[in-house]
Amino acid sequence: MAEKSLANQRVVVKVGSSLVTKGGQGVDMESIRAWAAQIAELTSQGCEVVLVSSGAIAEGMKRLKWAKRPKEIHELQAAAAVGQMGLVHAYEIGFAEHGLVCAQVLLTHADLADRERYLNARSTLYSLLGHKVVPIINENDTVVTDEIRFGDNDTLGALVTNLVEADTLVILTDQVGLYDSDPRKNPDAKFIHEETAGNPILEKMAGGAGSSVGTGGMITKILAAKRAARSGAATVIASGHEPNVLVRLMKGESVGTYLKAPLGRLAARKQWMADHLKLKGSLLLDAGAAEALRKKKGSLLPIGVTGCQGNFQRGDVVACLSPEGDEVARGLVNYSALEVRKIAKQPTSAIESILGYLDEPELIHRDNMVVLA
Ligand SMILES: Nc1ncnc2c1ncn2[C@@H]1O[C@H](COP(=O)(O)OP(=O)(O)O)[C@@H](O)[C@H]1O
Ligand SMILES: N[C@@H](CCC(=O)OP(=O)(O)O)C(=O)O
Repeated sequence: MAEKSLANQRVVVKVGSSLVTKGGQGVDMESIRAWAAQIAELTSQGCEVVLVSSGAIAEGMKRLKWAKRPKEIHELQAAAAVGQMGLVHAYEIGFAEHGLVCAQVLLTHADLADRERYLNARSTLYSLLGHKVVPIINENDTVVTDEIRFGDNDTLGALVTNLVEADTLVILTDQVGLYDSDPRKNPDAKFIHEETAGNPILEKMAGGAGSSVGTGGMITKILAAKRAARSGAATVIASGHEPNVLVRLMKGESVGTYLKAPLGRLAARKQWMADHLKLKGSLLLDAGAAEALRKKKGSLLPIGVTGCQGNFQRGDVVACLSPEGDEVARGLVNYSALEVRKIAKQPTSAIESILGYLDEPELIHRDNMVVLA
């Protein structure tokens, strides 16, 4: 099943608390070593991997010698701050054994809801991937509360999948995948091999967390798959204990539950832009730039832009108009209208001397653009 293989893909792998900490006993170095080995193999085969890891609270509780999970959010936040140290320490050791450098990235949903911070996070993650660094993401638990309450790292995994436009979200958990009811409660539960992400039937099958350490349960994974599908990504839910699970998925083996995305990436992105984003202005292109965008050649650079209309900010959606006034494309712009007026018609090399800084070399990156013509 070639389309299910992870080969050459950009993949977000999410690992849950009970896996990472052996059900709360503390960081499971053996599993971390195993995932690092598999991720090293994936990257050597051309995959780009982003890891979303839970486990900070569970590890923090162990370090603080707390037997019972506290109810107070600020205590959980304190535990997360302590435990995050243990997590990144373990990942650093595990990845270094395979010659890989990793990076800690702490994000909140609010970071990704703000268009400017969204673009900043995306640029950082792309830079890290470009340097063959494995980003290891967790919630910034010190400053958020709802995520701790709801165990929303599954959602964070999906948001990161949308952010980096990954092909696949792999959610590793303590079950071999999704059953038609919670297998801890129903020994006759039937295994679901494949379904379409977003099918409402899935939400009826999924229950809450099964262990005292995990928080979201299957329902947050099903909703994460639905969200990941919005950018055209498929989701696999599989066991993190399955030997060589990531490498086997890369080779196209059917492991766990496969939730396919109903729309391809480009169609999904077009729909998302059409549904969610309001035009805030327009860039006026010269004939050469309009032609290049129509032929889907690269990003839009300031040299091909003669001016702009509207009062947009970095991260807003703008239309790209040909000299005849036809909308050729639309996308997320990297500079404000004020800045565009200064750098229009200029080569990229001049941006820094004109503005005093360089946010991005292009006005709209190809990945943030939908060509309409
Ligand atoms: N339909 C279902 N299929 C499989 N597992 C389910 C289902 N409904 C609820 N669960 C529970 O979800 C748990 C996994 O979620 P969770 O405990 O939050 O783990 P994680 O820490 O990996 O996010 C399983 O151990 C299982 O008991
Ligand atoms: N940020 C929290 C994650 C909470 C969470 O979503 O946990 P899980 O349901 O195990 O993925 C932590 O690191 O403990």
